[in-house]
Amino acid sequence: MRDTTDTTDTDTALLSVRGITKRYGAHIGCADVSFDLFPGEVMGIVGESGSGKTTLLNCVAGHMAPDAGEVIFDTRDGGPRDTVTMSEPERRMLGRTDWAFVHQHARDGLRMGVSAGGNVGERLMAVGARHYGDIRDRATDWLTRVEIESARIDDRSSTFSGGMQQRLQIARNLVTGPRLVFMDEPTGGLDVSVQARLLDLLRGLVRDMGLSAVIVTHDLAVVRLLADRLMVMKDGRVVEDGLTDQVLDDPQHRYTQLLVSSVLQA
Ligand SMILES: Nc1ncnc2c1ncn2[C@@H]1O[C@H](COP(=O)(O)OP(=O)(O)OP(=O)(O)O)[C@@H](O)[C@H]1O
Repeated sequence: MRDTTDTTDTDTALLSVRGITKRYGAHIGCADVSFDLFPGEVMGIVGESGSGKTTLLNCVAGHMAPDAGEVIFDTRDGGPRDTVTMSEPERRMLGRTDWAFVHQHARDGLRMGVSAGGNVGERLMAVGARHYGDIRDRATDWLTRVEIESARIDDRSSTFSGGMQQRLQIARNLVTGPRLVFMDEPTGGLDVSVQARLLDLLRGLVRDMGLSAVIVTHDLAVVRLLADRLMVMKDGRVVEDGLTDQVLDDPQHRYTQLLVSSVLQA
C-alpha cells in the first residue's frame, strides 16, 4: 500500500480514468466515472449488486469497450497512453506484462487441466522466458509465496481447493511483475476463514511488491484492509470517494451511510 507521507505534487498518475461511460441499450452500466491511481496505491470500488462496479472494472481493464471516456496508463516505454484507443495487440501485450487481472472465479483465470507449475510458467513464457529450469524455479518460488507446497507443482489446478486455486491464480498473475493489478471480488465465494488467509496474503504481496491495484468488492472488510482510497458506486455513478478510513468511519452520502451500516445488501 502507498506511503501517503511521500505524496508530492509532482507524482505522475499510473492510471487516469476520465469520464468512463458504458450503456447496455438504454440501461446505464456506469456513467462518467473518473479517478486517478498513483504508483503503489490501491483503489477500492464498492457498491451494492448492480451498481456498476464490474462494468467499470471491465472497461478500465480493457475487457469491454466503453461508449465514452479515456483510460490513460503511464506505459514503461511510451509514457501516458490511452488504452481505450490503442490497438488490440498493444492492449493484449499490456495485459500480459504490466497489467494483471484476478477474476472472482479462479476457473476464469486459470487453465484447470494444466498443472500448477504450468499455469505459472505459461505466463513467463508469454513474455519470452524459454529456459525450462529457470521457469520451473520461478514457478516453484511463486507457489511457495502463495503458500502452496512446491511438491504440488505438477498437480492439475482442478485438484486444488477453492482457496488454493485463488492463490494459484494470484501467483500466475504476479509472476511477471505487473505494475497494475485489477481484482474482481478476489475473496468472493470463499469460506470466511479461507477469505481471511487470502486477504492476509494479498495484503503482504501488495505491500512487498509496491503494487498498484483496483479492487472491486461487495465486502467492506476487504477494502478496509487493502484499499488506500475508496469509491462508492450507486446506479452506475460514483456517489462518494476519499480515503478508505475517512469514508468508512464518517460517510457523507446517505447511500454510503446505509452501506456502512449494512442496511443495504452490498
Ligand atoms: N451484459 C449486460 N447486459 C445488460 N445489462 C447489463 C449487462 N451487464 C450488466 N448490466 C447491468 O448494468 C448494471 C451494472 O451491472 P454490474 O454488473 O456492472 O454491477 P455490479 O455492481 O458489478 O454488480 P454485481 O456486484 O452483482 O456484479 C446493472 O443494472 C446490470 O443489470
